[in-house]
Amino acid sequence: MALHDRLEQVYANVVDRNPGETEFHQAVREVLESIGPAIDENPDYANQKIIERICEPERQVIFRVPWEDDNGEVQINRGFRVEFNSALGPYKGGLRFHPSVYQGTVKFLGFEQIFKNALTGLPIGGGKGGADFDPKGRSDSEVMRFCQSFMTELHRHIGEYVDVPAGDIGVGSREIGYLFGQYKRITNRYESGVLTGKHLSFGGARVRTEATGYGCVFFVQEMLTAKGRSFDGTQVVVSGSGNVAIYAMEKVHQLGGTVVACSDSSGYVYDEQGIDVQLVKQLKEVERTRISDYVETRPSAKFVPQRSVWEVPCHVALPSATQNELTSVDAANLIANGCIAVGEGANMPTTPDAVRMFHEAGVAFGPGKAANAAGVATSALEMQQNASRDSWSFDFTERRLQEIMKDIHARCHATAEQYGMPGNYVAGANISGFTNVADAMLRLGLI
Ligand SMILES: NC(=O)C1=CN([C@@H]2O[C@H](COP(=O)(O)OP(=O)(O)OC[C@H]3O[C@@H](n4cnc5c(N)ncnc54)[C@H](O)[C@@H]3O)[C@@H](O)[C@H]2O)C=CC1
Ligand SMILES: O=C(O)CCC(=O)C(=O)O
Repeated sequence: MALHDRLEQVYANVVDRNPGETEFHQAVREVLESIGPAIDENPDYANQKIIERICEPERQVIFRVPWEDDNGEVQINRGFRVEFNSALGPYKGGLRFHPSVYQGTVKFLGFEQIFKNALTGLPIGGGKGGADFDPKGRSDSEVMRFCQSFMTELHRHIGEYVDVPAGDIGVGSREIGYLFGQYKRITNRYESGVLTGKHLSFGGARVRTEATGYGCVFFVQEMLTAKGRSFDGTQVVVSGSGNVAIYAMEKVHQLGGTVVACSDSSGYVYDEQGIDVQLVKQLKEVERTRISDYVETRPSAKFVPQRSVWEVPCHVALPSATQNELTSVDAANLIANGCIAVGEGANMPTTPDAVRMFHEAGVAFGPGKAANAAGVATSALEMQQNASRDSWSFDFTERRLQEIMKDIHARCHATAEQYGMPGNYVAGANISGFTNVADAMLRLGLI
């Protein structure tokens, strides 16, 4: 069968076997559309059905999470962990707590994670998990009881050499603390390397909090350098105002750019003088409030409810909130407004149509599995520190992170060129990540 037909058949099977999981289908299609030239080059990938095997998770768990709210009422949520691929190392990937989470969410995120983790060059496999729990408006005690119940089941499936979860949307340092506390209590083991994103006081790594946002900006800096440009004097727009968005904004300002807008699910703030990142940290990390409150402290800024932040003109766009948040309409706006580079801080925030438009318009486009890989890479550095009972300085860790991001950029860039698609970081990232995992799978035999 011709290669194109075979890949179409693989995709049709994935859709058939995973009905309704549209984000997972989208993530698979994007990878299948890129890897043809690599499969052409190595017939063993097809003969050994590596592609079919990569699309099927090694293991998936779905579980009940019962907990009691502050009114004494019993609440029931659904928990998930998908252990997608362990060819390169223990499953590694975050946990998302958001009401929209279902099997298709964790499957798409886990699938992306396989290739992202491979791109880091570090020994980590791919996995992801979460729950349809909404932490918004919940007290600390409720979040703690939820995390304890979630871990009461999850602990059976994870371990330093098995599966190492971390944070994602709705899961930050507070949640990781409660999860680690319950793991330690149930297992009676101080197994630091079982979770990453821990607070510094109990085995966390410096720079993990900042890593994803900083790393995304380092990746875009490399793309700009390749175009003979820099962040100096650029106007930047960031979506979201959570962990990734906050530290992306901080690094842009350190590199001489100005972030003029950021958002949350209620709308966006525009601040001509540059977003006050300390204020966003206070609102989002401490007070856990809405971004609209920003204008109470900065009356010169403007809050625009329920509109897309991508209507704000910028040179660089950093989508850092959630999947499929940047559509073809947004891409048309950004291109018309002179955007030259897009770096995905979030996972799959750009729709396939929008990605195509950026490519056609010559906008440098850094896909999430490359541009936001610094989070998981720094998690792997946290695992290294835990294993050797060590603790590195901020500067040393940030330097390592920057080297990793430069290396990922160089590999994506070179791979795209090698396969005749210069400047196409999507193809570069997919081919490079895929071949790393596929080569390991071939050597491991039929497992
Ligand atoms: N935290 C990490 O280390 C990593 C996170 N990511 C990805 O980055 C993205 C953001 O994650 P975090 O910052 O960790 O989560 P977070 O929970 O700290 O922040 C999420 C932010 O996105 C906003 N948001 C959610 N839906 C939105 C919508 N429809 N429109 C506008 N804003 C919306 C929320 O209001 C919040 O400000 C996700 O796609 C996640 O998978 C990727 C790699 C690592
Ligand atoms: O640090 C980690 O293990 C998780 C990071 C993550 O979930 C991601 O890269 O999307």
